[in-house]
Amino acid sequence: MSSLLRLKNVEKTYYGKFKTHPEKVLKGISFEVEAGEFVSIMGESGAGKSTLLNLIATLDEPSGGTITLDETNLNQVPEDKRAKFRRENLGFIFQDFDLLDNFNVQDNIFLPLVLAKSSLELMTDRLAEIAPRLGLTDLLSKRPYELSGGQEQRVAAARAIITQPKLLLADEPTGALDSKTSEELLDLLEELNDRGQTTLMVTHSAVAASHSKRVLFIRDGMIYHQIYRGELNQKQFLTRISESLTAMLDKE
Ligand SMILES: Nc1ncnc2c1ncn2[C@@H]1O[C@H](COP(=O)(O)OP(=O)(O)OP(=O)(O)O)[C@@H](O)[C@H]1O
Repeated sequence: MSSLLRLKNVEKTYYGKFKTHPEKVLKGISFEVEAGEFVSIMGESGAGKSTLLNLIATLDEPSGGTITLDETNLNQVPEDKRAKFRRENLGFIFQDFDLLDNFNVQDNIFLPLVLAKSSLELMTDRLAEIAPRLGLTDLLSKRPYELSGGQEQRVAAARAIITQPKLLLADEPTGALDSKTSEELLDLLEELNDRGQTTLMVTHSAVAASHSKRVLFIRDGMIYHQIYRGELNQKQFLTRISESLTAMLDKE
């Protein structure tokens, strides 16, 4: 079986404003994600996590190596087709929910399908399926500014999955949430994954990562270590992740 996402020797060098101080941020990252996995990427601030996610999101191009999503080499998606490629293949959840205050919840969730010129029937069918699961049924006519942070993040999650993306990308999705609301969102991500949603999440939080099935640790632009959850429950996996983080930081 071939992997959904494949990174091979991915490198990224930033050249800065005057191109005098090249900084190699990613130094040959290789890993694969199978369909149905829920993988977290952890590492210290500046380790290159967001850089890596941006490359997978086709928001930036690697300086070397290849990234393949479901047999498509991302380097070969022309720039003017990337927005369409993202819409058709990827879902995004970020720390700041990025909802449009002029639209109600329903229209915010519909947005990616409107951009994809989907029929109203398809949009309402998909919404009817996900709104109850995300606890949004009673909120559909509200505006984002009338919602709590947790509700906003659930709307953002609904908007991310309504296109049925091959890969859901989450960048610090709990960063702006209190701990109870974070737990709810992480439970939701786990539930989406249980239903088959392949998910890749960048996070600083060991608690957030403990809801995934595998954690990749990045250090100095390389994959330093990885651990699988296996049969561990979430609390046990949290302990494993914390131990791995401590071991990684002790080697400074
Ligand atoms: N557009 C850019 N131009 C130049 N340098 C950049 C750019 N984006 C990131 N960097 C540099 O690349 C390195 C890695 O940044 P990146 O944001 O990927 O790290 P990170 O692991 O996501 O950090 P954090 O956890 O703090 O978000 C940093 O040294 C940063 O200054």
